Amino acid sequence: MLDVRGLTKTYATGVQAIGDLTFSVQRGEFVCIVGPSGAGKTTLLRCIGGLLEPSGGEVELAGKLVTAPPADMAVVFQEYGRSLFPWMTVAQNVELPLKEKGLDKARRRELVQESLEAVGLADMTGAHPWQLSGGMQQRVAIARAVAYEPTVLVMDEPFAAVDAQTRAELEDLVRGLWARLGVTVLFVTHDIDESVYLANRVVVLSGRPTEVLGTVEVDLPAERDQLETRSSERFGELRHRVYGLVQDAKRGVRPGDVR
Ligand SMILES: Nc1ncnc2c1ncn2[C@@H]1O[C@H](COP(=O)(O)OP(=O)(O)OP(=O)(O)O)[C@@H](O)[C@H]1O
Repeated sequence: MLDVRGLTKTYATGVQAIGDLTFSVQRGEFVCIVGPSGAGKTTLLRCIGGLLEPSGGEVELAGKLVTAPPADMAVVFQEYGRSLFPWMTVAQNVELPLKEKGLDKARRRELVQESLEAVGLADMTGAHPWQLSGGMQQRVAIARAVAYEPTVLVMDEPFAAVDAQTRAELEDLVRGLWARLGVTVLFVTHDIDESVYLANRVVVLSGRPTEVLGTVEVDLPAERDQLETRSSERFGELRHRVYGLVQDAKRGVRPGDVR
């Protein structure tokens, strides 16, 4: 579904953010990307989202080269406060990209209703974003992405700014939506536990210039539970492996180095 091949990105300032990055995401997979701060994760997502031109290599989505924001991709950013239009209601915010997509009014209404129900905000359609808590605003951003019916959902640290309880709820919400809709998810996070809890596969990035340092297959049961899953022995083992790789990345270990 998503192929990143030999991607490199050097900014005009001379900072080489992405070294030589290659990985694929299969249709319907839930892949988490973790890596040290400043590794180039946001740069990578901008290249994948067609918002930034790579210096070398390519990104392919469903067999098509990405050169501009792809129509079948939706992105949810960390900063929900800045991603919603304050003068529009919740329903209008969710509806906006559907208008851009050219859907008729009846279908737009249906999708807005369904997606807001799915995130538990069906009774907030007429509210404005500033009347909602941070977690609720992020739910609106998720509803907007889901209503768009993307084939790939890209999320850049979407829960970094919400409290722990809300974060756990949103994690379950996103996993539930993924399971139900069969969408392909690429999710960037700083949080090692979150990456193991959510993903089928965790890709650990090296420090700058970023390359793939290692991949951990998450063979936990599909049905996950905040208490049961996180306290299972296997969760602990997987967490340990991802943690080890992230520590290596921080110490400057490169993909070719022997651990
Ligand atoms: N527009 C830009 N111009 C020049 N350098 C940039 C630009 N954007 C990012 N960088 C640099 O590229 C490197 C990678 O930044 P990026 O934001 O992609 O990392 P990140 O892994 O997302 O970081 P974090 O985990 O802290 O959010 C950093 O050294 C950053 O300073």
